[in-house]
Amino acid sequence: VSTWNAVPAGPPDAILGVTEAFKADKDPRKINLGVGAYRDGQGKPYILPSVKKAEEIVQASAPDKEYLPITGLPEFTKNAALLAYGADSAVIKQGAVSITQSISGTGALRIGGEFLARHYPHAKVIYVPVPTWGNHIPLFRDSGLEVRGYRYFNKETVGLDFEGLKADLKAAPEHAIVLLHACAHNPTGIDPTQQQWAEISDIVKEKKLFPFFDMAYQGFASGSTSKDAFAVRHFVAEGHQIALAQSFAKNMGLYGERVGAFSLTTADPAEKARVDSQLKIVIRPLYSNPPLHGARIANAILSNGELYSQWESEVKGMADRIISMREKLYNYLQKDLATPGEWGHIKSQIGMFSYTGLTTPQTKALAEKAHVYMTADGRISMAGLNDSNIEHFAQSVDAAVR
Ligand SMILES: Cc1[nH+]cc(COP(=O)(O)O)c(/C=N/[C@@H](CC(=O)O)C(=O)O)c1O
Repeated sequence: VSTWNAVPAGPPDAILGVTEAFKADKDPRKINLGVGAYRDGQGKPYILPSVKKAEEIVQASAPDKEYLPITGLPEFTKNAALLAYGADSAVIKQGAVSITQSISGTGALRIGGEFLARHYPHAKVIYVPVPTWGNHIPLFRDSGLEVRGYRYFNKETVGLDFEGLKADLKAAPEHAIVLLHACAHNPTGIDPTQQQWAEISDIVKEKKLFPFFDMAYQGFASGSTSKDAFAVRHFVAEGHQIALAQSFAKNMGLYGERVGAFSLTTADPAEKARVDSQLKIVIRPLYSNPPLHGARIANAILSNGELYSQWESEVKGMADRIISMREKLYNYLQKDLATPGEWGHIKSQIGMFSYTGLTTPQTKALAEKAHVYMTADGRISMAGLNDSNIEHFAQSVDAAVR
């Protein structure tokens, strides 16, 4: 009998499985609103012009193919830390940020999970928002952490359940780890206001919780990299020690190049050096050292003033196109079609996604009847909409909810 005959068929990934179903559909009207990957106004993947320029700069330098250090391209990680924490951040000035390149945001989160499971000096429990990015749960569980939830989404108001969030964080055991989406919450698209972040910071301090930020969309939410980093920078300025996972998949369009970084703020350079050494001990047996190309592209942008500001304007361009799609979809549903229900959240939400409130059966019907694909929780990637498919989408939603 085969060695593997007991292996059961596992379920398709809740997000990446939608793309497979979309690809299998042959209807020309099909629309993929599943995976959070930016598409331009013609529905095509978008390589940022600043990224193309950066790639030319990298190629012109005739780079070698040698191994990177275990923690990756040093100039890249230095510049990634600057982008997240800001040049005037105390931890940057003290040289106390321990940072490593990672296999994009997922890899950063996993290195963080593994590191916390080994070295966090309190109970290995992490609280994630309900709902959160689906992959967070198996990722932290497989790292060896116990995963719990804190209230985040209020179905009635289709908004933030701030009272529930505060109550759950206050009820969490002291020193619990808490995962925070720095901006563009996935899947709800609902972010705390700056005032609410300040209140969350106070509770985290009062309960001695350990904040682990997932910043997968810096610049992509509001169009401003500094605005989107508010929560991270506020917490550090308030004296919290944090863990931070960064992704350059969306804001630089480097999806398949797998560019990210994981960092921990430490007490001082000596402690940073010890933490660096333990990050290397986590990474070496995992994948030894990270890929060259994407980090070189990202660093070519982050280290060149002109290219950096061109990149920032392109990120703003992506954010603005998504915001215009939000306006258009809202107007179709609320005004043209008078679709039953409240649709203001389509406009008030931020970042890649809109949490529509469509039920799982409705999402299934939309896939089967209208060839519109989205995740079963009713999340749509706004980037998948454009002027040539938005009317078909709005009419399909209208039909599905009537
Ligand atoms: C919040 C969040 N964190 C991390 C990631 C990981 O991205 P990476 O490509 O590893 O840098 C993603 C990706 N989210 C989209 C794609 C995916 O599911 O992999 C999504 O939610 O569609 C997130 O939405």
